[in-house]
Amino acid sequence: MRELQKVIIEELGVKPHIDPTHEIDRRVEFLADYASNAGVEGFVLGISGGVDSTLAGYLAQQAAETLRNRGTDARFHAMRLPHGVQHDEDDAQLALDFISPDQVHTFNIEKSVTGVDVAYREAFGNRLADYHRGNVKARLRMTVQYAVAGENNALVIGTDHAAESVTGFFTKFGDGGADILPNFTLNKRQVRQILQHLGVDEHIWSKAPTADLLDDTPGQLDETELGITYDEIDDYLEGQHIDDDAAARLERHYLSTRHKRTVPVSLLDDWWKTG
Ligand SMILES: Nc1ncnc2c1ncn2[C@@H]1O[C@H](COP(=O)(O)OP(=O)(O)OC[C@H]2O[C@@H]([n+]3cccc(C(=O)O)c3)[C@H](O)[C@@H]2O)[C@@H](O)[C@H]1O
Ligand SMILES: Nc1ncnc2c1ncn2[C@@H]1O[C@H](COP(=O)(O)OP(=O)(O)OP(=O)(O)O)[C@@H](O)[C@H]1O
Ligand SMILES: [Mg+2]
Repeated sequence: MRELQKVIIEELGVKPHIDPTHEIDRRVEFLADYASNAGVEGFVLGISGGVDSTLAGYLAQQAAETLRNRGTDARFHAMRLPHGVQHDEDDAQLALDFISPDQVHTFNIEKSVTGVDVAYREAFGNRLADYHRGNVKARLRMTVQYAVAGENNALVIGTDHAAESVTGFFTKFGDGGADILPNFTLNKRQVRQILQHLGVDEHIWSKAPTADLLDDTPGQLDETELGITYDEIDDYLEGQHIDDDAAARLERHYLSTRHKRTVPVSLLDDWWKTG
C-alpha cells in the first residue's frame, strides 16, 4: 500500500468491509447520545435527492425517534432547498418518502442567490462566475439550515463521508459547515450498501453523485469535475491498489484541500508546512 494511502485510511477511519446493521445502529446511537448531551431537541438537514442526504436523513429520523422513546421531545426537520425548480425534484420526493421525516420545510434559495448576484454586480460591476455562484448556493443553504436550527434548538447535520472528505469536494463552510457528521468513515459504495440494505428504491441508491451547483451545467457529475471515479476512490480507501495516475491525482486533491479538514489556520499551526 502507498505510504500516504495508509495515513489517509487511518485519518478517515475507513474499514474495507462493513456490517450495515451495525453501522446503522452505532450512527443512530451517536446522533441520539450527542444530542442528549448537548441538550438539543433535534436535527436539521437538507434533502437533495442524492445518496448522502438520503442516508443521513434516515439516520436523523431514527435518532429523533430514539430520543422521543427516551422522553426527549426531539424532531427531525428535513429541508428542501431548491434553487428555482430542481431538475431531479422527483428524486428528492422519493428520498423524503423513504425517510418519512417529522417535518419537511421548503425554502427556495433562488431569491437569496439573486440578491447576492444583484449586490455583487453593484459592488464590482461584473457578474459573479457560475462556479463561485455555485458555492454561494451551498453557503446560503448552510445559512438557512442554521437559521432553522437556531429557531428549533437543533443541530445541523452534515453529509460528509470518507470518499468526499478525501478529495475536499465540498464547499468550505457551505455543505462543509455543519455540527455533526453521521456518514463519516464510510466510502461511497458503503453509503450505497447501507441504503440498499434498508430497501431504498434502486433509483436512489444507485444514483450518480452530483453537487448540482452550476446553472450552466445542471446535474454535472462529481466524477467529471474530479477526473477520478468513486470506484477508484473507494478502492483506494479500502487499501486496494489503483492505477498510479489515479492514485496520484487523488493524493493531489487530498493535499490541496487539507485546509478544508481543519479549523482555520493560525500562528499556532504548522500542518501546512508539509506535503
Ligand atoms: N491553502 C489554503 N488555506 C486556507 N484556505 C484556503 C486555501 N486554499 C483555498 N482556501 C480558501 O478556500 C476557498 C476555496 O474553497 P471553496 O470555497 O470550498 O471552493 P472550491 O474548492 O473551489 O469549490 C468547491 C468544490 O467542491 C464542489 N462541491 C461543492 C459543493 C458540494 C459538493 C458535493 O459534491 O458535495 C461539491 C464544487 O463543485 C467545487 O469543485 C478559497 O476561496 C479560499 O478562501
Ligand atoms: N437542492 C438541495 N436541497 C436540499 N439540500 C441540498 C440540496 N443540494 C444540496 N443539498 C445539501 O448539500 C449536501 C451536499 O450535497 P452532495 O451532493 O454532496 O450530497 P447528496 O446530494 O446528498 O449526495 P450525492 O453526493 O450522491 O449527490 C446534501 O447532502 C444536502 O444536505
Ligand atoms: Mg448531490
